[in-house]
Amino acid sequence: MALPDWSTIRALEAAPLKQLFDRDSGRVATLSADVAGIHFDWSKTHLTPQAVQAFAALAADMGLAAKRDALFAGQAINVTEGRAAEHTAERGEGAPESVARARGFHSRMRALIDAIEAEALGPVRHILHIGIGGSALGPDLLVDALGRDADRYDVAVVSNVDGAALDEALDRFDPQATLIAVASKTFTTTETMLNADSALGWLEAHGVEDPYGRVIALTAAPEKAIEWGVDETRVLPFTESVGGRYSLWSSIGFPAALALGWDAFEEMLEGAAEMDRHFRLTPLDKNAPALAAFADLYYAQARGCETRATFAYDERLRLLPSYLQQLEMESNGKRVTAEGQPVDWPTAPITWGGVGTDAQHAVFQLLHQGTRLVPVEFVGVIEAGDGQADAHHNQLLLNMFAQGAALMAGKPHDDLARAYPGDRPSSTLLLDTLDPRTLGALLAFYEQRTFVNAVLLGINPFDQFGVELGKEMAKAAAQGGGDFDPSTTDLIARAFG
Ligand SMILES: O=P(O)(O)OC[C@H]1O[C@H](O)[C@H](O)[C@@H](O)[C@@H]1O
Repeated sequence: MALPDWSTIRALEAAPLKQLFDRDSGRVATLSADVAGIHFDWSKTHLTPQAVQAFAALAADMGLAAKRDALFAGQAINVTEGRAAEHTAERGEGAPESVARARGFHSRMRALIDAIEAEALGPVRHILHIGIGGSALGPDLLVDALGRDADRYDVAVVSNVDGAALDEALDRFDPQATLIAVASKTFTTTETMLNADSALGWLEAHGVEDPYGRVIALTAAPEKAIEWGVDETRVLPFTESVGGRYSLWSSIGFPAALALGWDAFEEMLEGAAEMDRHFRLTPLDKNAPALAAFADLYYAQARGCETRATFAYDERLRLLPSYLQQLEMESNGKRVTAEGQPVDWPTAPITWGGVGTDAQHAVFQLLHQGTRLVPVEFVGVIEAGDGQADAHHNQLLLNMFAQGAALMAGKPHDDLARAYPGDRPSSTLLLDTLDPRTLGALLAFYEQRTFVNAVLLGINPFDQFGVELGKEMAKAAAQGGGDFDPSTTDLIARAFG
């Protein structure tokens, strides 16, 4: 398989942003795209039409078109695990048999949601969603972003094995009106199973008759859920070829589908499908996931940037940075190619970020004046979602725009401590409104951007072997074994005697 040749990318002319704007009056139009209610603007990055061309050539060398086809066709592109990555089939874009299977699972989920709404499982006001990683971050984001005005159900997502996380949810929930959704692709994850056991114990301790009757399982391992005690009729399966961090479109999205309503869940799938079609059919120089990945790779490979930051200028999207951390770092934080050869180019940068305007008063100092170059991404929404005076949303958006402008413009000063170097890049994603469709499209955009990055980096974004060793060692320690170094042995002894 071809290895990426970065020489053309690294040799690209690195003209300052201001010069790029002066040279080309059409720059904003050239380096922007509008898809599914989202405006993307990369004009304040150092991408140029020449750079885009160079990346398109690299994409051709790395077989992006064929790999994209293979992704949508349900071929086994997760080569290290010998399986497909079929999250797009969940939203109707994939191999016909996979789409049909996903529809079947969705119908099952819908039927159970109808039954819950009809109180067939007894009165339900609280949903305790227990899962971790991909089985928590996506659903948590969806409910937090779109469920603020939804008064159908009160949802808590508990992931951490720290009992304080479970305490917090249980303290405010009524055991007689709580439904527990245990979300785990494998149904073996230690944290999730311990939290699920404790939550069941809580139901029991509060006199709930038939606690297992209040449990729904969301999993790709239905037999394990049944073995654990969930009745088959309340197991909502999804397919093994949907990866954990790509699974919010499957039954893992259950709390969102329940809290927001089925129509909203379907609109979210449709928004994602719209982005998928855009990704599949649009030439690379107008293709949003591809252009975003080109900018990512330019900064990582040609400018030595080790991190990339996303700031959501919308409180409803405050969980977006954590969701992106798993999506991008677990997918592309790899050190070998898909064929297992060591790479000698940097792979995924560190994804970090926060919420605007808060972050301006905390971390933006480094972005404006630090020695490290950090490509920044701003995400904002034109239509306000709050109940306060317009001044709030206006301030929010104007601050976002001002930060992007300031990073680029800089400001000279005789006193260097007060000078801003400028020429610092940012991209902006501006949603018309935040609704299920635009959020679905936004998340699919991030998935596909991660995929393009992976293909051009020559790596497999769909495995995550790197998370296993720590789990194994924790398990060994819990069993009183494990061959630990002196420091770790000392720490274990201090904590457990
Ligand atoms: O859904 P589960 O099987 O419980 O897995 C939950 C999470 O744990 C693993 O360690 C992986 O790092 C994640 O990719 C996964 O989403």
